[in-house]
Amino acid sequence: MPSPRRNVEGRPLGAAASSSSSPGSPAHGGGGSSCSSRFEFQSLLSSRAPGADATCPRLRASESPVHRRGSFPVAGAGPSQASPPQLPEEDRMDLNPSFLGIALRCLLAIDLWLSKKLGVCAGESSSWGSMRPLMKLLEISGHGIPWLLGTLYCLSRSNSWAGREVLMNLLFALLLDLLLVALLKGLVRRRRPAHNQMDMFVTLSVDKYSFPSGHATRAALVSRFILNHLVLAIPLRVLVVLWAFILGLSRVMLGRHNVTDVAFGFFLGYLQYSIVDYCWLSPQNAPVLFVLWNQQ
Ligand SMILES: CC(C)=CCC/C(C)=C/COP(=O)(O)O
Repeated sequence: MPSPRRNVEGRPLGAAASSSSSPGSPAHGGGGSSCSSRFEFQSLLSSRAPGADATCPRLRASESPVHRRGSFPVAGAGPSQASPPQLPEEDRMDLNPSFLGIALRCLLAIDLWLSKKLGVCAGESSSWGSMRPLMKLLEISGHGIPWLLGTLYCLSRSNSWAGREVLMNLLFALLLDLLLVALLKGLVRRRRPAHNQMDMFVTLSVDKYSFPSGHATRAALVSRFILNHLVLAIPLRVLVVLWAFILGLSRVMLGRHNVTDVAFGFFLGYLQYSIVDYCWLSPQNAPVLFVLWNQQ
């Protein structure tokens, strides 16, 4: 009597096997819990082929290896005769976790864990709650409004062309920063950490989102700008860098952001300065701006 055809796991194939292949049956991978845990594992770790079904896709009869381009030894091959099973390419892909996916999930898990640990000033009752007023003062020092108003005020008082040129570019940098951060926040829509209290001074509607940190972008942008365009003694230069770093850290300590929001914010702010430097506005390439301002 011919032995029944078997699948890669040595289980019988055909009508009898498929009729018993309800979710949870052995034909689905040795029991419901094994099947569902495998599915959860796969959905966690792998990006599956488009169109794949959400129910133990690799073991469905219509997709079983015997139905694919001769990828599996078939007729009369009992378990004893079968050569070691060769999984078709697609199935191997299915079992193969995406390492980028795993790396990202690990990074996110570490990010959330670390951000929660560092959020020591998130509330008055937090372990460093008494430092909260100081952190909020730092928050104001990196807020968009004082920087915009301060730049406009200095621009109105400046009576040298060189000063006006630098301030005009600082204004351009601050506006570019606001625009890019708002765009990214609106696109990514990452919620602020659960332990954050939304008690910030003047916010835009996108500021309910946390990625990237607007304070971190501004801190990196402004400090790079100052270091490149103001002649400062070394201690003051160190102070500028320290301010940017502490401002970024304070965002996580206040519970406003996760660490990755701030890290990416620093990176973006650094990049924004390069854009501003590249598009540097001067009376030569943007005469209209300078003439208009002079007429004010
Ligand atoms: C209203 C204006 C002109 C700027 C808003 C500045 C602001 C509140 C940014 C949010 O910063 P985080 O993303 O670091 O929380």
